[in-house]
Amino acid sequence: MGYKEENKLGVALIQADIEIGSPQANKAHLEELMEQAVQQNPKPDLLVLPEMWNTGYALEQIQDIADPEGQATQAWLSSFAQKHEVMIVGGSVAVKQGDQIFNTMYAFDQKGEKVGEYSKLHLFRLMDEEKHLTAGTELVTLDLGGFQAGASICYDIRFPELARSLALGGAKMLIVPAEWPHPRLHHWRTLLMARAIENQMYVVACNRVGSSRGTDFFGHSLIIDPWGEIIAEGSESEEIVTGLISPELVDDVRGRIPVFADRRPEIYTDK
Ligand SMILES: O=C(O)CCC(=O)C(=O)O
Repeated sequence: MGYKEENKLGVALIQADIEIGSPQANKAHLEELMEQAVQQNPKPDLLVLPEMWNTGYALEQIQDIADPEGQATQAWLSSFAQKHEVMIVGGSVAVKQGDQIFNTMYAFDQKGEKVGEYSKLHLFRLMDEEKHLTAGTELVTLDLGGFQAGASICYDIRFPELARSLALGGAKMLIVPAEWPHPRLHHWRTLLMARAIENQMYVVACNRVGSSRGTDFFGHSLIIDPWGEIIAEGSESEEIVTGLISPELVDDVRGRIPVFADRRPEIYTDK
C-alpha cells in the first residue's frame, strides 16, 4: 500500500548515473533502482527518473540510438507501472519522430495507462542541443492521481514564464528531470527554490549523477514544498530520494499570501 489513505503522495526520485550512448544498459540499471524504490515500505506512489536517461548527451550518435517513436520506452514504463501499481514520470528520453529528435517525457498511472507526454521547450545551446534536437511546442500538465503536475525538463527552469503559466493553468507541482552539471549547483538550487516560492507549488526535481566526457553531474535531486522548504535533497551519489507531498499545503500557502490574486497582468509586457 502507498500513502493514498492520507491524501498524500509518496514520491521517489531515481537519482541514477547514466552511461552515455547505451540505452539498453541504462534501462537495465534504472530498472534495478526502480525495483528497489517500489520495495520500500511504505511504497512510493510516484517514481521520477532523470533527463535523457536512454542516451545521455550522445548527440552526435543521437539519430542512430534515439528510441523510434518512443515505443520501447513507453512499453517498458507502462508495464513497470502496471506490474508495481505505481505512477511513473519517466524522466525524459531521446525520441526519433521521422528525421527529428525530441527530448520527451512520458508519464503513466498505476494501471500502466499513459497520462501524458511533454517535449522540452527550451533547448540548451551550451550543450549544442539546438543543433541535434527539435523543441517541443506545448505546455503540458499531468494528472498524477488527482495532483496536477506541470511538466518541465532541466534548462526549462531558467524560464520563470513556463512554471508561472503551468501554475496559472492549475498545476500544484512542477516536475523537473535533469542532467544538470557542475559548476552550476548554485543555479540549480536557487532556480528550483524560486520556482517553488514564487508559484507556491511543489518542485520535484530528479538530476543524474556521475560523469560523461569530462562533465560531472552533481545529483542534489530536490523535493521542495510550496513554502520553499526542502523536504528532501540528494547527495552527489546514486540514491533514491524520497518525500511526502500534500496538495492541501499548496492551497494553504496560496491562501496565506495571495500572490495569484495580487498579480497585475494588465501592466506586465508579454514580450
Ligand atoms: O541551464 C543549465 O545550466 C543546465 C541545463 C542543462 O544541462 C540541460 O538543459 O540539459
